[in-house]
Amino acid sequence: MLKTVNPTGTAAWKSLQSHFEQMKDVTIKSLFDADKQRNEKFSLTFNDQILVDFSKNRITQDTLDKLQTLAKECGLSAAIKSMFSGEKINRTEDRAVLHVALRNLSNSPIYVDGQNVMDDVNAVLDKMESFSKRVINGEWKGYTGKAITDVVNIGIGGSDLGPFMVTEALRPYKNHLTMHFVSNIDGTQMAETLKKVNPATTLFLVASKTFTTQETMTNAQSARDWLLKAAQDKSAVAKHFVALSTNTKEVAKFGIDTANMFEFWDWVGGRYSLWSAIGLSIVLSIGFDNFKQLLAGAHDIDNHFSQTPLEQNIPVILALINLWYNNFFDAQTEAILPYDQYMHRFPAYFQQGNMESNGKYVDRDGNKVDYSTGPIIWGEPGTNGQHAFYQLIHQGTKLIPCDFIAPAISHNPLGDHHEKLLSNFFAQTEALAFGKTRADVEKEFLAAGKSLDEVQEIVPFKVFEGNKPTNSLLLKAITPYTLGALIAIYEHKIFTQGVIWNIFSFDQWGVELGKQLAGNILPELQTELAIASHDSSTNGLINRYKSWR
Ligand SMILES: O=P(O)(O)OC[C@H]1O[C@H](O)[C@H](O)[C@@H](O)[C@@H]1O
Repeated sequence: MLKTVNPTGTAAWKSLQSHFEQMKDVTIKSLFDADKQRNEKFSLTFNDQILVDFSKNRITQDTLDKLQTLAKECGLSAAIKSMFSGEKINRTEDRAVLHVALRNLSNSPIYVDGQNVMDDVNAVLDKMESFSKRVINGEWKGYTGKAITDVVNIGIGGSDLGPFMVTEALRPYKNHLTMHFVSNIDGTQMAETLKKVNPATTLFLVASKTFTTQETMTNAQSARDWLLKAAQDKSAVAKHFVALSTNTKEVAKFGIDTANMFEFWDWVGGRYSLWSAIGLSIVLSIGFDNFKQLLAGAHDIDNHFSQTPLEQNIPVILALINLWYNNFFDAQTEAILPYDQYMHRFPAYFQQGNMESNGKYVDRDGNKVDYSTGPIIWGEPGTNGQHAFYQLIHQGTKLIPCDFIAPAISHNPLGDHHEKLLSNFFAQTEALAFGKTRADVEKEFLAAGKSLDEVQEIVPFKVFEGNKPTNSLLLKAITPYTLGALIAIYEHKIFTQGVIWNIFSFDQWGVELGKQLAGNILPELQTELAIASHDSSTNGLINRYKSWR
């Protein structure tokens, strides 16, 4: 079981507090000036595929040593063992946390309640492989006898964001099937998707761990009505609907043949489920062999995370560095900035991954914490972000640690686009770290033939303080293998931070209240009566809606 340690009560935390007093005004520039080998000392390479450069941070070796001591005092190594060995570390739901089993390609046994879960994992992988082959090669027919051309994944949260992010990121590997993703309860998304597809050649994947999620069940129902309107025959459902779920009973109740169900288990968290049957849309899009490569990349990171000393451990180091900013510099947010258009949903994916996991103010003893926990995650692909919000990162009043991610090799070597893209990738972290001094600005004006008197007023606006921390993650290329590894790095980073913050990273009680209240309000919207059961704001909004609709 995870031991509970209040991180702020540890000796390491106190030592970090006094260390912070020494570090808070130290500049990244001075750290580089003082040590010509800084880059070698503060970077790690995974499998000759991913370079993680964390040298442009406001840290010294002493900072890392102290952070690693904190991780040790908080029981990180034991917690890693607990997760990997199938202990029920998700205590508030009484569940094991075993996304690592889903990609355990070494097939070593992992037990939950005395049962080796690898048997079930492998059986579902086999089923995904044979089913996807039949759909891709056209053997699987729709109700008119035609092959499938379009796949619509109906799911939300973890049953949407992961598969959507990965199929987009790995588009260069995709086959002829056209993928669609419908998540929102807003009928617009389903209506617009149905305009693009033909009922005779469309396969719907109803992706829901619980199979009770309102959005998904409503969307699935509408899709089924649409199909039946065209097919006029109930037996068409079996040819066009499959379910990805843990809930056999609800799948059967919905009318999907459980032979067409791809199972996963309660020890797979929704936001960690793309490696499970929830990944069927990925398999259909890029083929099973590529999916296996995705699993292989994640599995190799799992081995790295569970076997490498903390000092060389990539997810742990990234976790500790951001914890340093979060808890000592009071940074509120972290930006994830992929310099790769295919990776455009990566920040949104880890918005859920991180914020649903570590956005918690109750510790593992049930007490309210008095320190900051999970950060706000946001980001957009480069260079779009540069022309939108980088102003604030460079010259705003908030400290925003950023992760810059880019592939060395582009899938689309179009002219000099990639050199230009990467020149921005390298330039931004350089600019953020080292800035531009008043002297630099003045020198530029002088070189342009201006007198300093003439430009005095404008100079302060052109100065960049710098000292803005970044990590650079340079991948050789975005492949199924490296993407799998990259996702797993971020997953384990989140886990590491949750252990240190003494919170439960694998439940999500914070999403329940809104659902419950929406359940109360829905019947109120289905009458014409004026509503008076809420506060005056909520009543006012509901009643205005009713008068306008
Ligand atoms: O897969 P489902 O059971 O439909 O759940 C879909 C999503 O909804 C829930 O409210 C949770 O916030 C998410 O963690 C989950 O991924």
